[in-house]
Amino acid sequence: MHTSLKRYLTLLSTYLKPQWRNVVLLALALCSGIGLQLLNPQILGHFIDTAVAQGANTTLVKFGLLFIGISIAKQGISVLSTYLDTHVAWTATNQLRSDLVAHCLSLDMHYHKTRSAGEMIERIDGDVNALTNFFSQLVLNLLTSLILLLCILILFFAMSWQEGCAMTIFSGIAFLILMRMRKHAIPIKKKERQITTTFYGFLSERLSGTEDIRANGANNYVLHQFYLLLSEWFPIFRRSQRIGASMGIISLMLFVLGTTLSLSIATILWMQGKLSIGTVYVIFSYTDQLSQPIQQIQEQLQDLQQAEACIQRIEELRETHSALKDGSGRLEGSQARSITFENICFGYSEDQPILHNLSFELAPGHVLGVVGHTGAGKTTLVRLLFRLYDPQAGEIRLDDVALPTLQLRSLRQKIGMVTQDVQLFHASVRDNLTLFNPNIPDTQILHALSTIGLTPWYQSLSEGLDSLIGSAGQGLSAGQAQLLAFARVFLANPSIIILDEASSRLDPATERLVEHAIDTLLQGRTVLIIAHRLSTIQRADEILVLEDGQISEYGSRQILAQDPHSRFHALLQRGQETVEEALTANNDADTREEDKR
Ligand SMILES: Nc1ncnc2c1ncn2[C@@H]1O[C@H](COP(=O)(O)OP(=O)(O)OP(=O)(O)O)[C@@H](O)[C@H]1O
Repeated sequence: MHTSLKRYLTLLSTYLKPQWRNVVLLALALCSGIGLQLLNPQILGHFIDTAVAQGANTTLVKFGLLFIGISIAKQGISVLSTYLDTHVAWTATNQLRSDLVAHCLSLDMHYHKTRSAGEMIERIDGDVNALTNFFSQLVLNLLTSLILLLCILILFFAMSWQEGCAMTIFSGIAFLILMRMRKHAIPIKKKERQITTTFYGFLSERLSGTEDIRANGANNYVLHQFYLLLSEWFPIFRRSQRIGASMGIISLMLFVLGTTLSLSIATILWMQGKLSIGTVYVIFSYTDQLSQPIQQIQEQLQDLQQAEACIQRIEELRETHSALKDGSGRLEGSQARSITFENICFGYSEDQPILHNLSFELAPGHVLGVVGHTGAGKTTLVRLLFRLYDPQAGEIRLDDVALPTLQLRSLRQKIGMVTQDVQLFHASVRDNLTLFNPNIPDTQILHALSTIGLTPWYQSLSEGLDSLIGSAGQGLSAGQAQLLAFARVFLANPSIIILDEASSRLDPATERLVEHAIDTLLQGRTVLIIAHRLSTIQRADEILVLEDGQISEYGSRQILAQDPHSRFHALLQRGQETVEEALTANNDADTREEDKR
């Protein structure tokens, strides 16, 4: 079978099968609609013939009532088919959208990092939106338009073979002319879609960066870019509108010509006494109806081409699989666990290694402070522990169980993380804390808030846990956002905690709260702290100094702190507040030493 056809059928059967009853009903509604549409002109034809022949009034009234009844029924069927049409299309596309979102979430970070958010939205929503038409109208409408066209031509032949031949030839020519015109219009429509996508992308990016744009006085630059985009859009829009209008006029003229031809033949046949005046009216009415299936068929054929491109892209996405194979093992209980990194080598691309032969072991319940310059590989190390990537060599184990043997879901549930960049959603405080898990009772949430020291903040909320948090945590200070993230992790009760400490400075009161929250959170858990302040490092049992993806020092904090030859000792001696400043001071001192030598 032709591959595109196979693809269409697979997609249609996957998403239409579950709602086959509605599909059958829709097909029946469309066919009945066609039947009624063709029946009414016949009734009017008989009405005219009876009236001309001065037939009985009761017969005329009967025809009239029948005509009205059919018109009403036709409207009812049209409402029903529109409802079914929309229902079928949205059910199918929503299911496809959910499947794609679930699939994308299962893909590894390599996939996500090489694609922009805009591209993903376009893939999940844009392509699926374009398919809405495919699911409901395209196939059924194409079929019904073909049936309608065929029926009209058969009825023409039934009334007169001359009319039948003329209208069949006219339909063929009209179809070809319309197809050719549409082909001309497609490139400009594509260009228009491209420029609108760029424009809205530009707009959303600038609107989300309003604060930075204003603060840096970049308003004029943004307005200039805005103007440039609009001035690019305008001529394309004008051309597209011009082509659209000319297409409308040409197709109108085409069908006027068709009607003239049809009526001329019918008039000649009437004058020869071969047709009644009623039949001439029926011919006129069918000629008028002819434009509908012809225009629809060529529109649907073009849509099919567009749908083909979308289906191809959707299939491509569905055929992309995560490089991470899920395991089957589960981690039970929330006790602290040991972490082992054994000879880990990793690079985001094979030719650019980031971590080199990293080995260390952290006992259950111990706290490891990881320090290193920006870009040393600290975050990368954490990503490996979460199994967002797999190392190219070596093995990571939790309680001596290798990560790839564990279910990803189970592994990630056991690790809680608080990053510098707290992700808060435009949702209630409750949903932000439970991450939309309705099974967590409010008492547990309130307990978490009180443990983290957020009770006074909670009491200040007018609607308690139902209070809304602005998008991206608007209305909260950096410290409050961090504390909420602590409470979130506390509720999840993980075995391991990763703390990527915020480098920004907090006010002393919030700082005290954060310190208290950290103390509470770390109890009875294995912890990995990416420390930016030397004060935080004082919590660590062990210290790992990372330099260019290699461990330059690893050991007990107390021993390293007392060893005058250790790098950690030197860091502490610098008297700086942050790790970065101390590391830089250390490096500067090393360089001066070397220069002296
Ligand atoms: N997704 C990625 N794709 C490619 N390279 C990356 C990616 N993320 C990080 N890197 C590179 O890996 C190296 C280590 O980055 P990483 O973020 O682990 O450093 P870090 O020590 O956590 O730095 P920071 O303290 O600034 O967060 C850097 O050279 C960085 O450019």
